[in-house]
Amino acid sequence: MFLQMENIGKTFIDQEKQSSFEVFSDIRITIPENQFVSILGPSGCGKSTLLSIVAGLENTTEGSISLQGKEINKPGPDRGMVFQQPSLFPWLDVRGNVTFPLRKRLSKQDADNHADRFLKMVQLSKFKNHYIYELSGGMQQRVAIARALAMDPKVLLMDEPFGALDEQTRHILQDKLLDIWQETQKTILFVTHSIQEAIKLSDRIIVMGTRPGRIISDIPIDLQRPREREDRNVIELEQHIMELLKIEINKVLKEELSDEFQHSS
Ligand SMILES: Nc1ncnc2c1ncn2[C@@H]1O[C@H](COP(=O)(O)OP(=O)(O)OP(=O)(O)O)[C@@H](O)[C@H]1O
Repeated sequence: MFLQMENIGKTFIDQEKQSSFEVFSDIRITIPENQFVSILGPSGCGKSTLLSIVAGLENTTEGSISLQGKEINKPGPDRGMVFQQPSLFPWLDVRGNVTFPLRKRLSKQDADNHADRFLKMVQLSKFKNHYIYELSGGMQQRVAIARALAMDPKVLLMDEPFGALDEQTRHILQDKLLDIWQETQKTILFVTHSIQEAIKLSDRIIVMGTRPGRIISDIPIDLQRPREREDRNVIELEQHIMELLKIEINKVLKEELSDEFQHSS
């Protein structure tokens, strides 16, 4: 299998407090090449941690993870990451941000040409000489996507990439991302809090539960794209996922409220 997570577990250890916290255990996911997979789950279930493990930014404490049979234990150019905050360099212009990671392996001319191809893909050609502060949030996120794509990763890891954007921009970027995905044939692992976003974009939705973090459902989405919110199948799917998540979110709220009660009494 292309991307394989075998019985992954993650426990954070706090040396100072001599305590440990198990985020999740026994996560098994196999993802074929070119699949668009979204991960949904209540806050704290470990979605970002899981993505960081695939990125190689965090290690697993149990199990193993491999891409095309090669074990992942550090970051690599075969995986590109896009975060909620685009984390761009303010002292570089748009093109400079995209070429930055390419500088080591390409001449300036080649890096510029390469960057221009991806800036065209995210429709920012006209802005290549602009500085980051001159761009809207949606445009900045498009720069971050172009930068990740320019590395030609096999897998694109996206952690709530549109979470900080207004709804209109979010819809436009979702459509753009689908176009890019179809054009580049990347495998995408996409973390979101939005059920609608996950349904609109994905081939498959993995729903995680919490305390402890685990997979509670793995749902293939066979509906034709574009998917309209008003479509009966979309509405039914949305309700089904909402029910699954409601149980988990209520569990978290109950625990948090009882903690609060114990601390205040
Ligand atoms: N470096 C760390 N050290 C200790 N605990 C951590 C660390 N990183 C994350 N955690 C804890 O692990 C749990 C999972 O965090 P994570 O950010 O992966 O969840 P999430 O599902 O992405 O949440 P959200 O939807 O709110 O972004 C949380 O309880 C968090 O506090």
